[in-house]
Amino acid sequence: MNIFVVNSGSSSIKYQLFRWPAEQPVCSGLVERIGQEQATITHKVFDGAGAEAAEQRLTRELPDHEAGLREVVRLLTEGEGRVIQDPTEIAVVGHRVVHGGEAFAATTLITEAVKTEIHRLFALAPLHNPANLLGIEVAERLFAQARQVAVFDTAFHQTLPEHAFRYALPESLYTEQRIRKYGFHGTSHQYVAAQAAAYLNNPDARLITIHLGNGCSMAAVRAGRALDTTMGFGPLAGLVMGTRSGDLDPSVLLHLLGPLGYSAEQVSTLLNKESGMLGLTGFSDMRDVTRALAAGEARAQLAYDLYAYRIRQYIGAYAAVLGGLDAIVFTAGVGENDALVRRLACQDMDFFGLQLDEAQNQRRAPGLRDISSAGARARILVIPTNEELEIARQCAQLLLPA
Ligand SMILES: Nc1ncnc2c1ncn2[C@@H]1O[C@H](COP(=O)(O)OP(=O)(O)O)[C@@H](O)[C@H]1O
Ligand SMILES: CC(=O)OP(=O)(O)O
Ligand SMILES: [Mg+2]
Repeated sequence: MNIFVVNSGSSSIKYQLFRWPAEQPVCSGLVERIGQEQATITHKVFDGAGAEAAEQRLTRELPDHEAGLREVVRLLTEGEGRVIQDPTEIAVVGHRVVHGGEAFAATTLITEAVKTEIHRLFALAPLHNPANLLGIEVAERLFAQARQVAVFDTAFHQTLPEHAFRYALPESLYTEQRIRKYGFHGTSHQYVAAQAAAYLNNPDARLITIHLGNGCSMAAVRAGRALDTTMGFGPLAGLVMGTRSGDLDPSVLLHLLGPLGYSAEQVSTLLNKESGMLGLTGFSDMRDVTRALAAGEARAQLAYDLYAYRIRQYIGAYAAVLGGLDAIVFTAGVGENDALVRRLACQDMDFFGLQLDEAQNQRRAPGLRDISSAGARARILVIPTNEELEIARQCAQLLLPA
């Protein structure tokens, strides 16, 4: 059976095709800059052992997601990167949906009612849910015979206890408006937490998972269940991100909206798109911040320090939430690749049993890496995330009898 996974973003589409039940990746790709003058597509095909066998890079004019996914279907079915004969060979399409609210604590077959609920949640995840729904609607047309499944970023965090997910606001704002902490990147936290528990050979492990991509979040996980997480009502809270502020005193918003005369939309743009590393340094991509740091720019140093300090604060908080610590796990683009972030985040943490082996930290290797000193009480792990594989697994769990 073929399971096709779609992660549809505001201007990009990530996709991956798996053969099931072998969990074999067949191809993957990324369509970027949809709606701009020239979109780019990177399409990779894997061999039977899962190693990359071929890569195509194309530029195309792709006005919208429909055009983008049509081009992906063409790449799947035609030319040198062809992996299937016909779209009807795809049995299941799994979609990443960022906000599932309280309605979805599990992976769900997509119906009209599910789409209505995803639409209702647009206001809570304006960067993500509209693109996710668009991806679903286009996939329904292009893979008309396939079953469409939604896997929600919020689902894994539905186990948070009420004292962790509630805000200290009047009760009616929760009961009537559903204002609470939801949490995001759940698919990634769940995937790396399971890998870490297997590595530690401890199903009850107390873990802090640290997802550092464009969006960044941490989760406290015990026995495979999320106990707390840094993102909140929307994906703005917590850590410093590429373009998002993370934690902020609400008085700042009041000051922007009042004396400084910002509109609500301007505040949204500021916090979602102009803050974080971009606001601090002028660069949202960590690799650019690294270059600025190497060139001796003081604001790049400050940005690194602030970024790592926020992570350290939450390591402390979550060690308390978990009542101890067996391992912390770094994952996603920055977490997997940026040794300096890991070093700064783990500095002077011996009292938690965290001791980094700097030689291991600098070493590059695929797969899970244990970068802690041999005798340390808690492990420091680097685990590549694979949200697409986790989405495919959850689709299979939902649809295939065990
Ligand atoms: N070698 C690297 N060193 C430092 N940062 C990196 C490296 N490679 C990727 N990144 C960072 O990872 C980020 C993207 O991470 P990723 O997990 O792909 O995010 P997303 O899925 O949110 O797009 C980039 O913005 C970049 O800053
Ligand atoms: C929820 C979220 O922040 O997702 P991303 O990191 O893909 O932007
Ligand atoms: Mg991501």
